[in-house]
Amino acid sequence: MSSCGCQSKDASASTKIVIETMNVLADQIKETANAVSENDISEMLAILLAAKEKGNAVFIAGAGRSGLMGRAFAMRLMHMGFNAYVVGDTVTPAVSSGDVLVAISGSGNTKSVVEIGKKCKSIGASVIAVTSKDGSDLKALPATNVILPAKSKDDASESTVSKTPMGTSFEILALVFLDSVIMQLIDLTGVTEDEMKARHANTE
Ligand SMILES: O=C([C@H](O)CO)[C@H](O)[C@H](O)COP(=O)(O)O
Repeated sequence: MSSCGCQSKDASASTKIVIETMNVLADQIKETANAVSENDISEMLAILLAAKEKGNAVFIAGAGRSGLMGRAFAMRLMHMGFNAYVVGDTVTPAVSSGDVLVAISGSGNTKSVVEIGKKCKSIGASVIAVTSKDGSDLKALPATNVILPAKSKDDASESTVSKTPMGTSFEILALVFLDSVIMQLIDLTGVTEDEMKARHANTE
């Protein structure tokens, strides 16, 4: 132990562990990618494409790190010309019937996200739930469910610290999955990178 109470490891061992961990994460992404249902993905793509065509809004909800991954997705949707909003932002408008909610929650049981899902459903919006849990509250909503079978914060163990604490595995997978959806939407709509770049904030 060092004076800070941390376990000391030599610099080169630590460096190797960081590289190994990146490989562990890359392997997890590959394994999960092959386990995601093609039907669910195809339904999600169809709902999003229909929203763009009809000019319906796409709202993104998620708490904490799952919400951050959702923000990255919302930004790319906006670059593509979708009316995309993040639930809870000051300038986010009202949800209307026909709009779409993409709810992201690894545990599927985060109360705020489940309540937003219920509210959007009661308004007549379509709900797409991106979660890791097959029997969660979010999954119980009448929604299109995309299950990313990865460790979420509810799978955290009291006795062990895994390489991916709490919901890290799910959150990274959610980002890779959502960016992969964007890449396919780009392909299907033919939007160009120049068009996307023109919509990017010019006040940064
Ligand atoms: O921020 C998070 C936490 O650090 C777990 O890794 C989660 O993303 C947040 O708590 C929301 O959880 P889920 O709804 O289960 O994704």
